[in-house]
Amino acid sequence: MSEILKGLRFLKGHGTENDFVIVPDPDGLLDLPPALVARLCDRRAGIGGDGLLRVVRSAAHPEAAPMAAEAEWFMDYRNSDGSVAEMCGNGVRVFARYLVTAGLAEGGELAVATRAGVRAVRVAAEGPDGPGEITVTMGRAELPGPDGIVVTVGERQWPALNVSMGNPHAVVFVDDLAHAGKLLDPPAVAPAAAYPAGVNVEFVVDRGPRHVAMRVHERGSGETRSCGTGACAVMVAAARRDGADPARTGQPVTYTVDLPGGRLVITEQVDGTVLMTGPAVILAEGGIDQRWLAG
Ligand SMILES: N[C@@H](CCC[C@H](N)C(=O)O)C(=O)O
Repeated sequence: MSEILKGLRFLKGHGTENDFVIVPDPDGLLDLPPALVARLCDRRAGIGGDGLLRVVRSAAHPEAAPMAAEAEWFMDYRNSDGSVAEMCGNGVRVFARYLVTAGLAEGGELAVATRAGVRAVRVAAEGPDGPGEITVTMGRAELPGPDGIVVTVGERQWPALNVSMGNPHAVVFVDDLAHAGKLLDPPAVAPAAAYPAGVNVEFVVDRGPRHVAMRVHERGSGETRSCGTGACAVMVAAARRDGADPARTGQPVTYTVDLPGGRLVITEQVDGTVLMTGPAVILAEGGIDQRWLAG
């Protein structure tokens, strides 16, 4: 057996071009320190990805063991800089696609444990056009405030809404997505105390009735081509701005959210839970040379 095949096994997947290195580790035996995650996610010297999804049995992971009765599998999500995040919306769809593709779960309804709690996932059956879309119950959005959050890029400033989808978001409505600039650095967000653990920043424009487009700068990963939790945060921010609140009206509200990497459809239900629907693709599988891992 070659040195490469004796090394770490991985797969590559993406959801609306938010891409991930997937590392199956059912028994939780791997040590994945932040520096190794960052090397694996490096687009030139590694496999490349916006983040990494470690696939671990909930019972085998100390953070997930309390969820093991509800969800057999835990999504141990890391950003591309190696930092840990509570939740990843595109990641959970890709994670579910992996479970079904690998025969570790049936299609249809399944549950995935995340650091933000258990998420219910529905994997639609494959149709003539390929694999069906995946819908995730993302939990309730929280709008913890404070008022007066400001996002600055260059000479421009916008008021922002703090939305938590388990992970933190600052949502700003802009006239033109180009006004966010190149987003090579994290936008300045003030007051810093609103986000003690950092923040994902979404820039949003209107495309039509209940239809928006966005760009995102992700905490720990930089600008990405999509962010599922960000799209959910944007949907709720847009709904409140538009005077729509399902808990008040008794009517669910759906927005189409366009991202550079594709389209997500987000619904806020009457009980406040948010549903996210979109594609998920597994495109490659391979092994990593043990000598590279040791380097
Ligand atoms: N791309 C993800 C979000 C990943 C985590 C985020 N960068 C954070 O640190 O909170 C998504 O699709 O939700």
